[in-house]
Amino acid sequence: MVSAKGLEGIIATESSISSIIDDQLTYVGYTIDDLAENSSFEEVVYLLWNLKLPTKSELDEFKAELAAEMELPEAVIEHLRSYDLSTVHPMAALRSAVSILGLHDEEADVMDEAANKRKAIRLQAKVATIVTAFGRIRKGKDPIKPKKNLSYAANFLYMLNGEEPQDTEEEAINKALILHADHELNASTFTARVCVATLSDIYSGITAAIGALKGPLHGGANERVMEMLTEIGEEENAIPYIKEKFANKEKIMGMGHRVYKNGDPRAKYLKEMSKELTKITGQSKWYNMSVKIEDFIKEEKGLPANVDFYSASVYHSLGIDHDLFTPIFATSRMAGWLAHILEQFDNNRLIRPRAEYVGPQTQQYVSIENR
Ligand SMILES: CC(=O)SCCNC(=O)CCNC(=O)[C@H](O)C(C)(C)COP(=O)(O)OP(=O)(O)OC[C@H]1O[C@@H](n2cnc3c(N)ncnc32)[C@H](O)[C@@H]1OP(=O)(O)O
Ligand SMILES: O=C([O-])CC(=O)C(=O)O
Repeated sequence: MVSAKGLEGIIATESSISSIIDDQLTYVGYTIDDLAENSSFEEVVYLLWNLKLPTKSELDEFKAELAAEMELPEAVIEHLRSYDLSTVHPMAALRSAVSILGLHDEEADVMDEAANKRKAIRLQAKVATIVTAFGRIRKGKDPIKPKKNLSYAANFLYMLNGEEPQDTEEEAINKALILHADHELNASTFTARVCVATLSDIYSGITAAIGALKGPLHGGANERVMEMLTEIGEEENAIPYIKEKFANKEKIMGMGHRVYKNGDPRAKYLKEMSKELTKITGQSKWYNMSVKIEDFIKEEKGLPANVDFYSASVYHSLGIDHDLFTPIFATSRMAGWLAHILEQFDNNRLIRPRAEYVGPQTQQYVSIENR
């Protein structure tokens, strides 16, 4: 038996959704560069689920389907209100809310392809509403209903802040959503596939995936990056701070990647946005500090910044609460999780690897009185 810690380098499935080849990321063969520069998040979701770009009328219809499903059942809002709002992390709230959403979907356990696509639309539409509703409720504000004429990105900011975003803000969120939408067999997507490969339902697969994304070695890193930048405080403290982390053998959040060893192709876009947005807000120090850290770690350890590194200062510049950074990632990655779940159902086989047993051999059972 072959054993690879963390399943590094193991090909666990075939997929037609996204690929990472020679540090280039593509969605269905379209480079992330083309998509980030030219596309909309809704178009990318359509692409990931249908493996083709939509025509104008297909895209309009898809947008209308999403817009029609954005509102939440009252029971989910009531549930969000029932948490201990001072301690619950928004990723935990999202994980629970998605699970509750399944209880209010009559088709939750209907497994045919058409029903699964309808559930995918509901989940993608409602995730933005859950994240923003929770973001408001915990501040004592009422959730805001989405507007049908706004894009997905604009609606996200509108439902969060109660006012329609500026073009630069909408563009930044749209691009961030595109860049995070799918990433081959990352840990949360793998989790989703493992879950539904038992022929469990989509809500279970997504709930499991949210749990996996929450961890700081995966999507949870973006919040930790901002925590680190805040702790550093000023540019001149950055290098001494990182040196101390190295001395204590601590990892630097937002740095390193299991697959990309020469650089994450998504990071440059977030870096550009961070430069632009921090300048607009008069807080270039977050960008400058991030560049210092990135350069130092590249030099010292050969580790590149990953997608989570510059997204922290981007979201901070947009005035978003730091613990909502990972829920934004989840809002985007919902598209990839759902694409992979649909693909898994399409050609399913139970996912069940083996473990190499390294425990004690041939022990004699001793009765409890004699132990
Ligand atoms: C969207 C995403 O999920 S992107 C990743 C987000 N996660 C983070 O940013 C957390 C910080 N980064 C990390 O923990 C890692 O780089 C991971 C989890 C992303 C990838 O990890 P792996 O491929 O398992 O690499 P692993 O953790 O084994 O590290 C290999 C070596 O590089 C070092 N290393 C890797 N990342 C870092 C880091 N961020 N800071 C310091 N050292 C690091 C490890 O300490 C290890 O060194 P060693 O061989 O001397 O023990
Ligand atoms: O692929 C990974 O391991 C992590 C990652 O970058 C992502 O999920 O976007």
